[in-house]
Amino acid sequence: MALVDKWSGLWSAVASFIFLWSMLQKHVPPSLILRLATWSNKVVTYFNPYLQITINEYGGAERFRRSDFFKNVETYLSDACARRARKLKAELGKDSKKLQVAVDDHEEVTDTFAGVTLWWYASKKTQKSNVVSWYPGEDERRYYRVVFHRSHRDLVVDSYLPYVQEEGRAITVRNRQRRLFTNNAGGGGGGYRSRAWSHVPFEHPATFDTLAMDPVEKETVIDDLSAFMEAKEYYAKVGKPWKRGYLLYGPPGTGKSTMIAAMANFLDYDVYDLELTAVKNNTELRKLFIETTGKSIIVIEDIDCSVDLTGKRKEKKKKTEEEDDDGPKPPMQPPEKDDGTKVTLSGLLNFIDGLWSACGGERIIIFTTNHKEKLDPALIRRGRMDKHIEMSYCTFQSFKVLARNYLDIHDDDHHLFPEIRQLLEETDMTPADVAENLMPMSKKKKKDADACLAALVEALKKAKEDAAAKALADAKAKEEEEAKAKEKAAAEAKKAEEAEDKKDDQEEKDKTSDSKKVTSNGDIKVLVGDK
Ligand SMILES: Nc1ncnc2c1ncn2[C@@H]1O[C@H](COP(=O)(O)OP(=O)(O)OP(=O)(O)O)[C@@H](O)[C@H]1O
Ligand SMILES: [Mg+2]
Repeated sequence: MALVDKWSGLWSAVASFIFLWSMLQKHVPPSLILRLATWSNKVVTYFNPYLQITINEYGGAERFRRSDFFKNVETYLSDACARRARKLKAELGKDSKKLQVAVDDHEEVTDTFAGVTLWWYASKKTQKSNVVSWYPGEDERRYYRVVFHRSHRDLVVDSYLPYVQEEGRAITVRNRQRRLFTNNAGGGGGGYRSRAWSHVPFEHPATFDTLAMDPVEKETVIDDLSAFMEAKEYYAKVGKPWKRGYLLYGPPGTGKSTMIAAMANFLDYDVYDLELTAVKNNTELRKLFIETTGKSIIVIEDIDCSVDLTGKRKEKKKKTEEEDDDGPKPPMQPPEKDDGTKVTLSGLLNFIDGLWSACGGERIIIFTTNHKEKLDPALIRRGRMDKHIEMSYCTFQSFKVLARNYLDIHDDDHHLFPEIRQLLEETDMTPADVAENLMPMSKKKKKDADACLAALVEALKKAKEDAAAKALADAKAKEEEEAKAKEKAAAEAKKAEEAEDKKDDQEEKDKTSDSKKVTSNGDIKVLVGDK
């Protein structure tokens, strides 16, 4: 690096001069030589108008972990300045989708910020350690050094370095491989370094383009998500934690899970799939929430099957004989009491609210259910679940999206479309079932498309017939039930009448027997009234 070389060259020239001079003047005492060297250093520093800041790879609070600042500087320089460097190195990052090209050691790159030029320099120093390392290069500590004019000190410290940090972080997020997390049974408790979540790469292909739903509703969801993403300042201004809750409800196979994947792909967020039945208690739940990171979607699927509305967890384990319906039952728990062994509804509510208040960074939480009506209103009230989205049976609009995805049909004038529209209006079929019928079985697309649509028409007709037959059977069953109920009511009424008659007869008999008293001499005396 030109500047550093220039000043360090000058310093070493002065130092060499003093050294030579002291060698020549052997009688000069060492203390004086040391003092002269210090002075010369001070003189050089005084006249040197440049300052430098070093960012070490290891150090700071966590000595055995690579510094986040170092990683962000590295990423920033790779992205912003590497093109100007002549010596580069390429490596495949651990969680990265693409090759990372970084500035090589001992290479200088320049950067400009607010019209000011800065020089970056990458290098490494070797640790002097008595411990023999097992890993090659482990005793080498790399660092980045930025050199700038001292008049720009405040600009660099207060604005430039925070900017580098932010940019580096943003680039890392853009380049990272997104992940799908699932909670480990037992909260990963136990061994040291055990994690509450384990993860795999998130590679679901669903997008809003491929999601079949009402186009207006879809647009509303996309707008809502975009507004949320850009609303950092707004949330801060109104004093609300930067979070949003969605409730997705509808019958099985209508695309709730697909919608979550589309949302994650749209937002570029990680997904935390929380299996509530594997969580032991409220404390473990809190730990799980705290270990989630920003820019993430936390999903609890089938929320109605996970938490009882009384606040009690549904038992997953098999009931024993004694616990069966006819057998003795365990004493009832007070609904909202946290006895430390269960996740309760109030625990869930508290930790959701607590999480939002405590953790920074945007987060989305999504509940899915097949039965919205079964959920406690407290769980889905606005503020917790801000937006309720119904995923419905396949409409003609949704079908067109599926036809485009599966069969590459982009126009609406296929001769089977009117019939399909009519049938979809008359019968309920989930997008999952429609999609199943649209899977082409060969590569001859055109011919297959016709065959698939014809198969769909048949399936819809069958579904319609089945539904009609079911409705008929239901109606018949209802009629029979009503007739039975009527019969039962009539029989009960008859029974009651007979009982009434019997009672009257008995009363009559009693009256007659009361009015006849046998006298002491054997005569029967008839008594009228009380007298
Ligand atoms: N709206 C949709 N758009 C596109 N594909 C869909 C849609 N709904 C369902 N599918 C297809 O059907 C499959 C099952 O759908 P998905 O798992 O999203 O349903 P779900 O509503 O989550 O069901 P469940 O309530 O049983 O969890 C998906 O893999 C997808 O291929
Ligand atoms: Mg699902």
